[in-house]
Amino acid sequence: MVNTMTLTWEATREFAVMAEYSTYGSVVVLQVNNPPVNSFSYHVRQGLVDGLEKAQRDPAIRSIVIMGKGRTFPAGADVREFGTASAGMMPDLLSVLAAVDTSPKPVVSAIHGTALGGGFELALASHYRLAVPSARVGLPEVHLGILPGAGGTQRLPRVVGVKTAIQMITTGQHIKAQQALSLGLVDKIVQGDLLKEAVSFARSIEGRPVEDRRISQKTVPDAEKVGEVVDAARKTIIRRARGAIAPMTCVQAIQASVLPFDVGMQRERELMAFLMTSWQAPAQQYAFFSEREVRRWSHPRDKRVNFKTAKPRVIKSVGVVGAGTMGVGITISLLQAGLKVVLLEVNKKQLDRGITTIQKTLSQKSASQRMSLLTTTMDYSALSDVDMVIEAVFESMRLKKEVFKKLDSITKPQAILASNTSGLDIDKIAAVTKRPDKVVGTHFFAPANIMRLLENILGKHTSAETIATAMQLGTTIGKVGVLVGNCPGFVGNRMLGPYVTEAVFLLEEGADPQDVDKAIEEFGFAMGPFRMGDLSGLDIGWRGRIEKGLTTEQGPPPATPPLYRRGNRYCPLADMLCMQGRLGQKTGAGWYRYEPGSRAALPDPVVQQMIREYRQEHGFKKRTISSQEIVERCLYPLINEGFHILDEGIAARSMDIDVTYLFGYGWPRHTGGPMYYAEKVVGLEKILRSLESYQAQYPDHHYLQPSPLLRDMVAKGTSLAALGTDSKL
Ligand SMILES: CCC/C=C/C(=O)SCCNC(=O)CCNC(=O)[C@H](O)C(C)(C)COP(=O)([O-])OP(=O)([O-])OC[C@H]1O[C@@H](n2cnc3c(N)ncnc32)[C@H](O)[C@@H]1OP(=O)([O-])[O-]
Repeated sequence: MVNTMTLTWEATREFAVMAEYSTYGSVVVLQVNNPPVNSFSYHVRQGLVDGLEKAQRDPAIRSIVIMGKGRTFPAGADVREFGTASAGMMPDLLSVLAAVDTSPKPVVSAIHGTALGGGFELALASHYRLAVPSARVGLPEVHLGILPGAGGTQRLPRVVGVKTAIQMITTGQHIKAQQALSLGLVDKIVQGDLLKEAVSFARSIEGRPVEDRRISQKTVPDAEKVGEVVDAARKTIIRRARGAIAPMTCVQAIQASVLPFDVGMQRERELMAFLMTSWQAPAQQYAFFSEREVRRWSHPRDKRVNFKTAKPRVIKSVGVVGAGTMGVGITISLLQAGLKVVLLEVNKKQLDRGITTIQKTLSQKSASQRMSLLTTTMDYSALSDVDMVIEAVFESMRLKKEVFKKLDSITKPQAILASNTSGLDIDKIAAVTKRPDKVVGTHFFAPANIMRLLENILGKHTSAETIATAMQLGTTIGKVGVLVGNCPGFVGNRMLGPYVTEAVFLLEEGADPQDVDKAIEEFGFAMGPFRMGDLSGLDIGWRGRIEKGLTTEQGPPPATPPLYRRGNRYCPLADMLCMQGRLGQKTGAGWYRYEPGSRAALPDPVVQQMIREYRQEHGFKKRTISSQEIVERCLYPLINEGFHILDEGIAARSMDIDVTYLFGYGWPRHTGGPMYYAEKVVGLEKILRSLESYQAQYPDHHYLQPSPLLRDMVAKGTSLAALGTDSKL
């Protein structure tokens, strides 16, 4: 415990302010006051310990209530403190919780908002727990690459059993008050004023012994089945974790809960230290803060394009053009957020299909209310009064231009016109309108009602107000919005180009699609490039290549060398599949084959034969390619493209790229994102040297040519954070 004699008056006052002490007769209420989420920074911990000691000393006090001021009960440790000197300053969270657990006077935690991580661990160390109906509790530390290290892995199983504890801790799920009550995690749900109710409850239990209320003194209800439960959980958890070490380490700590409490706590401490010092914990914490930091956007193009000064327009109604997969997903997202939507589709059959999907997807409970916000139409004039339109038609510049011309003439002059393009030039689209300042790219990811990323594209003339509106709309509909500049493929798909290209080159050299997918999935992606291609439809890329003149529906353009296009190495294997009608899952065959009604990708001898013949025809000698080479050859060119993107100012910060990949492309979160991984896990110098070495072997693979920015950063020892603007990380 800290020596209070050494404290200055200022510091003492601060402790008191962060854990306010008030008395209500025989009850002391300690209110944590550390906005925004009342996390346990050093001053809060000290304030709580001081408050508890003061309450113990006062004979007039017979019970103690702990609660949060403002919006929530403490939402956990202060993650920004991790790795800093204050994190290690005593009292640590464990001593705060020990003081609560061993208090001879009953301690009641009164929960509102979200009691998470250390916050929920504090509640579990208390003798009683009350919650308002809207409260949620949980131990989400696994998402930060750590475990609930303040006794959570020991106390939770003593209440709910090992099986449920594993489920809750390894998924980090938040559970609602009612479910917490039925699991025995909360003693009572209180309606009305929480402070009043908590004080009255505390009075009602005064004088009762606290010994049998201490969770630490209980035994785990399903202790005799622990081996069985852990074995059953192990397989699923390892598969789901895809390389993240925290989930299985959480299980190991929970397993120790069947031992005496102190022994289990010791095991929890050791495993926590292991995770805290791993490279994955900082990567996941970076991912957590980056997700929030991208809300503070700006762009080097124009200093007015900045979250601090740009004000969004109010959007109450949105038109969506196109009831295909994307248009329908976007409509669902908008309706779920309570916005009015006018969905336009010129094809009646497609419109009916879209309406059915929307009805099916909206949850039963709110479906009719949400559906009442939807108007469907085949007539453009129905869009005359909406505040914004999101066009989601087929990815063709000619078609998009036609649609934008119509929209420009029909919608009110102040309406914002957004294109859900995955890579077309937003300036060319804007140029057909008389309001290029109100044209913006809003690139959603399929399925649009589920995927969290929204890549917002700033065109040459897009105004700060328009971009602020697109970013705000993203927040309203629960997306993680990232602001990027205009270039072919923007950030996400532009970086995907080198990745997919290099993956196909690996087939020429000897790998099978399943070898490449396996290596990438072992790295942590949910799906390798070939399974992903089959899922999204191989025709999307093929149409794009045809539009760019790289291939034709019949094969290479006339007078083109088979393995080169516009002077660059080119592999036509994907085009060859499309020409055979193998477009992926939707046609039952692509890089893999699929049994009717199944999504399981089965290696296909037909594809293997096609690749073998191709190698023979073009004189490629098959060799064995290691998983390491596959990962490096696919991911380093993708990362390299990220450096080009930063160099050109297409992304303002490396974290914008990381967030794009984490939320739109399934990049494994425990590695922090491509740019973080490059710098903090692999090291920029190593990335550069590997690219150089691969480039020496494959001089005509132009994506392997290291970016000048990467070279420069390695030469000067510059860090990625130093390139960013407005970054707190
Ligand atoms: C031995 C130790 C064992 C214990 C370990 C732990 O407890 S580990 C912790 C276990 N707990 C968790 O993992 C809970 C993590 N937090 C959450 O899940 C959510 O923040 C929320 C549900 C509490 C509120 O959601 P919401 O959408 O209403 O709000 P929002 O998400 O936008 O956040 C508002 C602001 O607060 C910031 N901030 C938030 N939490 C922390 C923190 N712990 N720390 C520091 N800062 C934090 C956040 O960055 C943002 O700052 P900005 O950008 O405005 O400068």
